[in-house]
Amino acid sequence: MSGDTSRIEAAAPQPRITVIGTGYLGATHAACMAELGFEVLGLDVDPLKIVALSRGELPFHEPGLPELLVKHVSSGRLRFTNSYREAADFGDVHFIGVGTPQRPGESAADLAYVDAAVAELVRNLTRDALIVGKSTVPVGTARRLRRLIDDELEGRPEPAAPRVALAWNPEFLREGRAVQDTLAPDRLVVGTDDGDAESRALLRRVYAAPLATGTPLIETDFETAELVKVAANAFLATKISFINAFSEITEVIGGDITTLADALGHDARIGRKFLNAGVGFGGGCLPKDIRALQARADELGAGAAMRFLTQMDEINLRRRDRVIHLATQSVGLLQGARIAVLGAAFKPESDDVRDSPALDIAARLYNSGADVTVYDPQANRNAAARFPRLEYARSLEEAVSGADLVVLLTEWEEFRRLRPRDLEPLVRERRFIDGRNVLPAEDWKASGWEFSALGRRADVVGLHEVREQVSGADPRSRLAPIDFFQSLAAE
Ligand SMILES: NC(=O)c1ccc[n+]([C@@H]2O[C@H](COP(=O)([O-])OP(=O)(O)OC[C@H]3O[C@@H](n4cnc5c(N)ncnc54)[C@H](O)[C@@H]3O)[C@@H](O)[C@H]2O)c1
Ligand SMILES: O=c1ccn([C@@H]2O[C@H](COP(=O)(O)OP(=O)(O)O[C@H]3O[C@H](CO)[C@@H](O)[C@H](O)[C@H]3O)[C@@H](O)[C@H]2O)c(=O)[nH]1
Repeated sequence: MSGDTSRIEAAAPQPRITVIGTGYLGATHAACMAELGFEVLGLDVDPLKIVALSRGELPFHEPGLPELLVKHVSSGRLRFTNSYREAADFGDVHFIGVGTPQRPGESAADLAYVDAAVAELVRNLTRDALIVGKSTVPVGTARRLRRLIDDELEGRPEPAAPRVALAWNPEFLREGRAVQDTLAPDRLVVGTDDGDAESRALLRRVYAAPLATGTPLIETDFETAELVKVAANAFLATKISFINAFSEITEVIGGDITTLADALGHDARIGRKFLNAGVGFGGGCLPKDIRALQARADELGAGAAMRFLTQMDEINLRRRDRVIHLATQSVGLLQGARIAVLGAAFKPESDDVRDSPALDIAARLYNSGADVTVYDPQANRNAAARFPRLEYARSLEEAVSGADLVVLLTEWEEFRRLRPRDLEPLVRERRFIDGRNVLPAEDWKASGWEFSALGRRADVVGLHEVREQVSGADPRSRLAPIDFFQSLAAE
C-alpha cells in the first residue's frame, strides 16, 4: 500500500487532515493518513496522550503502529495538539474518532464526546471544512449533528461564515490488525446528505490509494452508513454467540464444538471465521455496540426486531459464568485456591481490557475468595489500573507457580504453544481450563492433567469426588463446605 503514496504525493495540493480523538481508532487513522502522504494533525483532550504521541510514543499496544508513528512524527508530516483553534485553522477534512462508550447503568451510547468534539470544532472554524464522522454512533446521529452544525453557524456574519459539510465514514478496523485494516480496508462506506457530490469527491481523493487497489466504495446516505457499521458488529457478535449457544448443548450431551465449527465453516455461505467457541466477545466495540443498537431500536419503536441481540448478549455473558462453574468444580472451593489466569486483554495482540471476558472472570474468581494471579503479555498495566487488587505476574512461569488451577482466557501465541511439560514442574495441581479452545485436550489428559474446555462435556472432578476432597485433609474444607454443596445442588 505504501508503494502508492508517491503518486499521491505528486498530486498536490492534497487536503490537510485532522483526526479528533487519538485513541485506538484515531491514532491509527492519523498515522495511516500520514503514511498515505497527507499532512496530518491529531487532536485529543487528554494532554498525556498528546505529549506521548508528539514524542512518537504510542500510549497503547498495536502491532505495526509504533513504526508508522515514529516515521511520520520524525518527518513532520504527523503532529499532535490539544488546540481546537489550531485544528480548525489547519484542516480541510476533520475526522471525528472520539469515544462513544455505553452510558453508565444504561444500554445506550453516550454521545456527549461526539457532540462536544463537533461543537468545539465548528465554533473554531473560520474556513470551509468537511467533517467526517468515524466514531460508531446510533442511527440518526449524523442528521442530528447536521442540525447542531447549522445551529452553531447560524448568526455568524455572512462573509466569515464557513461552509461546513458533514459525511459519515464508519470505521471497521480490528484491534491487533488496525494498521492493515486502515491501509487496506475490506470496504469503504461514505454516507452523505442529499448525495453531496463535493464531499464524496473529496473523500475519494483522501482514499485514492485504497480505491486504486480495488477497495469497494459504498456511497450512500447518512442512515445507511451508520447502520452498516452497527449491523456488521451485530452480525459478528451473533456469529460468536451462535457457536457458543451450541457449546451449551455439547457441554451437556457431549460432542466437539471445534469440529462442529469446522464442519459448518466448510459451507461457503457460512464461513469458518468468527465461529471460535470460548469465553466469547468483549472489548470496546461488540458488547457496547449491540446494546446501543437494541436501545436505539427501542427508541425508534423497532425494538422487537433487534430483541435477538439481547439474547446474543446473554449467551455471551453466560460463557463467563461457565468458567466460574468449571473452576469451582475443579478446585472444590474457590476460597483460598491459587488460580493462574492467562490473559487479561479482550483478545490477543491488544492491551485493551475494556469489557474483557478474561479480566471479568479473573475479578469474579478473586471476589469468590480465590488467590488469583494474572499474566498477560501486554495488558497487565491496563488490567492493574482497573483491578489493582489482583496479583499480576511478570511472566507465565511466575503466574503458574504453585497454582491449583490454570485458566487460559486470551489466546496469545505464547499460550497457544504451551505443552503440559512446560507447566508440570511449576504447578501444585495439574488442572487446566482452556477458555479459548486452543490447546490439544487429549495431549494434556494423556499427561495426567484434569483438562476442561468450553463447548466440551466437563472432564473435571465430579460432585462425589469434590465432596471427598473437601471433607478430607484439605484445610479449605473448613470453609463452609455445606454452603458450597447446597449452591451446587441449587444449580
Ligand atoms: N477501537 C476500535 O477498534 C474501533 C474500531 C472501529 C470503531 N471504533 C469506534 O471509534 C470510536 C473511538 O473508539 P476508540 O477505541 O478509539 O476509543 P478510545 O477511548 O481509545 O479513544 C477515544 C479518544 O477520544 C478522546 N476524546 C474524548 N472526547 C474528546 C473531545 N471532545 N475532543 C477530542 N478528543 C476527545 C479521548 O481522550 C480518547 O483519547 C468509538 O466510537 C468506537 O466505537 C473503534
Ligand atoms: O470466533 C471468534 C472471534 C472473536 N471472538 C472474540 O470477539 C471479540 C471481538 O473480536 P474482534 O472482532 O476481532 O475485535 P475488535 O477489535 O473488537 O473488532 C470488532 O469491533 C471493531 C469496533 O467496532 C470493528 O471495527 C471490527 O470490525 C470488529 O471486528 C474478542 O473478544 C474476541 O476474543 C470470539 O470469541 N470468537
